[in-house]
Amino acid sequence: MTIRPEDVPVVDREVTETEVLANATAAGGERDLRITDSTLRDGSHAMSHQFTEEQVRGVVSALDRAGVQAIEVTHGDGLGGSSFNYGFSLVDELDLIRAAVDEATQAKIAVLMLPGLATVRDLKQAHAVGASVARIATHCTEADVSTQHFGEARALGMETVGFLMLSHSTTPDVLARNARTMVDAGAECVYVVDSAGALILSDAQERITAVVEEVGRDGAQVGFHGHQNLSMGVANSVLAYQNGAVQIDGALCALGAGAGNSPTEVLAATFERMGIRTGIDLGEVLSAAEEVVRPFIPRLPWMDRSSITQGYAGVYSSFLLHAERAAERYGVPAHEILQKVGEYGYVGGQEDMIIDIALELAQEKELGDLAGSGVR
Ligand SMILES: CC[C@H](O)CC(=O)C(=O)O
Ligand SMILES: [Mn+2]
Repeated sequence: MTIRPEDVPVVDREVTETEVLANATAAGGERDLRITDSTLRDGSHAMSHQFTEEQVRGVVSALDRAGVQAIEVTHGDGLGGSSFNYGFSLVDELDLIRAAVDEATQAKIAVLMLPGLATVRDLKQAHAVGASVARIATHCTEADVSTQHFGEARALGMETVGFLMLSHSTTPDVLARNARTMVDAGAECVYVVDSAGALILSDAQERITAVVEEVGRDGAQVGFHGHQNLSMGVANSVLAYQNGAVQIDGALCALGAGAGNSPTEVLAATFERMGIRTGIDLGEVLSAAEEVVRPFIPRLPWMDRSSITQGYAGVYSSFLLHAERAAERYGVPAHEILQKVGEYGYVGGQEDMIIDIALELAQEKELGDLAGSGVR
């Protein structure tokens, strides 16, 4: 069955002043909001970076047909992420980006980069094969490391988006200051990124409001990227929009790190129900999720003990599979590792510390077992 926009009853509600402002700044004009799909980037974490070129072509073609206007394709940890520490990609990401560009007829292909992990050279190579949106990510209090990269991306003529990761871990004020740094460096949009899926409603709302107030008056856009660890991705995305965000991320079937991302198809349905235009054909995006992505997912992202712990303890979602592997190897529970990661406050790039924690827990267990057996 194909659901057409005209078949869906629109809920009658008053449009707020913020929404009117947001709509005025939304790129494009015929929609109120741009959804960027990150199945082929954040989903890479959940796929242990094993995307094939055929899968990338299938997903891009389906999203493009559905009217999704920005599609992110990169290793889960961004350009240059394929490595011993983060996990090797099955297929070179430049080949995947090239394939995505080849399939897209209207959608822009976006890439993510973390300065330090990737270099300007990586960005230039991605641009050379057709990527046109540079999403530059830093820890939420360290935006200053991205200034050169925004300049280089603008010089290449790319659209620029800043990504303030682990946004729950700082105050709205500090977040706004870091957004300001990114905009001054050349970011056209700054995202509040709930990497841990730890923001609960008003937490997301306050951060979006602070960033909109800081950078909105310069005409910069604000975005929101949610994770489902506490099941708040979609609700936070709605609140983000209502408070001025005009770019929202999702992933088909929630395919992403931790309990996954806000599902693109649920975002599309929800915003359409609210009468907010995303330019996405609901029937097509539902098919993309159900018929294209679902069949190749080895394990659907889900809110289980480990991923809920990530949301609860404020842990980077992409640590999930690293923690599960360490748990298996050292015989300790993954959720206990993640709880400790939260206590120690590790950030992206500190994946190797997961092993340290697993060893610490294994040692504690061994000492406990010895004490239990009466051996001193
Ligand atoms: C390693 C980058 C990270 O996965 C970016 C992201 O999607 C997030 O912080 O949520
Ligand atoms: Mn993410």
